[in-house]
Amino acid sequence: MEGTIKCCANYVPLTPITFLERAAIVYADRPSVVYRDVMYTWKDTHQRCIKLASALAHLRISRGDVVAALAPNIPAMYELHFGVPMAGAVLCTLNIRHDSAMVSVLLRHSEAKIIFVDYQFLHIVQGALAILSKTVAKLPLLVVIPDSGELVSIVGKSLLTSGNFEYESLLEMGKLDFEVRRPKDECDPISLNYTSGTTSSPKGVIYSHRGAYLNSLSTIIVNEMGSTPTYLWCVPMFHCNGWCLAWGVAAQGGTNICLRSVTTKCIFDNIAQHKVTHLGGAPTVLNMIANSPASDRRPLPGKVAVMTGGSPPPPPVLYKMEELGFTLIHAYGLTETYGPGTVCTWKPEWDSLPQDAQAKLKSRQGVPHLGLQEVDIKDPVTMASVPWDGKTIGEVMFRGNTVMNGYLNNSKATEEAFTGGWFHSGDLGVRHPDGYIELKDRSKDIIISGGENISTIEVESVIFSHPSVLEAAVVGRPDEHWGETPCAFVKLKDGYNAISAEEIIKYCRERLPHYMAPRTVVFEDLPKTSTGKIQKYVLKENAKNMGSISKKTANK
Ligand SMILES: Nc1ncnc2c1ncn2[C@@H]1O[C@H](COP(=O)(O)OP(=O)(O)OP(=O)(O)O)[C@@H](O)[C@H]1O
Repeated sequence: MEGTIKCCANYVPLTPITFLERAAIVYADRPSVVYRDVMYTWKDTHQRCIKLASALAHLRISRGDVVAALAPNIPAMYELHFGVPMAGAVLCTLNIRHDSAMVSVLLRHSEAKIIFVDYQFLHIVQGALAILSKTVAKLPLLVVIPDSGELVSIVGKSLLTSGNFEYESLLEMGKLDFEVRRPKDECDPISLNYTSGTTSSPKGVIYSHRGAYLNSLSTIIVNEMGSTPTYLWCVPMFHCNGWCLAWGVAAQGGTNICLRSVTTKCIFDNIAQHKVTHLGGAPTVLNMIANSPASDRRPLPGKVAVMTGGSPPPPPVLYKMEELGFTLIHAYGLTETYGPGTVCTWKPEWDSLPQDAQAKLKSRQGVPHLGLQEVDIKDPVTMASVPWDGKTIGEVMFRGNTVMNGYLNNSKATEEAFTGGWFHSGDLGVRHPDGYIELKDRSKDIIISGGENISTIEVESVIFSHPSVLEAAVVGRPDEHWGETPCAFVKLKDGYNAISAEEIIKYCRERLPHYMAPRTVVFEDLPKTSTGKIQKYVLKENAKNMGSISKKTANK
């Protein structure tokens, strides 16, 4: 159309850096970050991040360089989310449950120039650097983050005199007049997030400034965050940049309550002490809260919105959380979609339904949030959309502005993931007549028994509804006759040890078609990833080692 121009007056690359700059003006004296007896204001946080960016530039960090971090949810981890991009660099947050071998692999793959490490994880990074030194000529520089001023007594003088740094001293080197290196193009990378490694080795997912900006704003809306929320950090910031809220809380001038580790006592104590309005957590965290001892609990000071996602939330857990007074928001996504990509948008007319029906509706994965263009359930071969009948299973696919740039140094995997112009999630689901999607399984986890597909999520949610069950996971056990049969791994609540496998099987057969009910039930602790996902590949291996059931018993 004649008269349209694109120039810097009407087109500026989107970046979450803007959120911090605005917060420093609008919310200058309000608390930004609180951790134990440390409290910063938004003015402080802005200045500290500028100094961090300046110090990184002084250390010759250039645009596009990767800066890694291995730390729990502490103030420095929050500051790195802004300081690193303000230096034009790319933040790569690593999972604190990784061992030295995995950290060395990820440091090599990401080619990180610096690694910031919390003092508690220093031995992991030192081990990783020792491994790396065998194959890499130039090791990343080490910046140690202490929890108190007494760093030297913790890490020893020699470490700090050998070219490494301590976080606060590094900040002191920074200059407040540093010119922030904003992205030249909004698609420039802002962060590098490795996937959880639930189904395969972690892949390096590249986020852009634009995607991070859009997903942060969408996540604020999804969380129903008004101005100046108080956010309790239970979601690891290393996981999808805390579902993009590491940036998002700044946009609303909120207060970040940092936690080194998550226990139910500290969740309830912090909610009461800081009048927390929002928090997030994987279903495992919700399950911990729902089953917490009465001695840990404190009355909620007001409305507390909890966003959950990361794995399927069983309806009984959602139900219990709401009974405790929390307001639940269910989101779904992958590392590749900046964390939350869809949300089970709640409709007021559902408020009058019975509680268990509400929990069932809420356990659906829902519809795209406002930053994402589309989510669909498709046949991965023909790419045709499945009918909206709540029954036909297809693969969940995404497209839009909050889908990753690609996988680092893995163009083959990127091309495969984007086949046909959609991002293929590897998750299987159905679309209900109202347009909401519901996950049935990961394609690698679905059980095929006698030619019938069995959704492990459906079976798990029935087992979960048994009053004695604390956690449950269902996998396929190889079977000579049926191909596979469902095998449940169950952790019972304290005091319910008398429950037998037969009782769980009978309970499922009364509520599910018989072919879906588990044929085997094993009682044990369930192995989990650091993001709270059950490591089904470990359970599958256990089930495989049990051998076929059909040899041993008569067929159904
Ligand atoms: N609300 C949800 N309901 C059900 N499943 C969910 C939900 N949110 C996330 N998930 C599961 O988590 C997956 C995304 O997890 P993430 O990106 O952290 O890494 P991962 O897929 O577990 O690891 P890897 O790709 O390395 O195996 C989704 O594909 C889906 O299977």
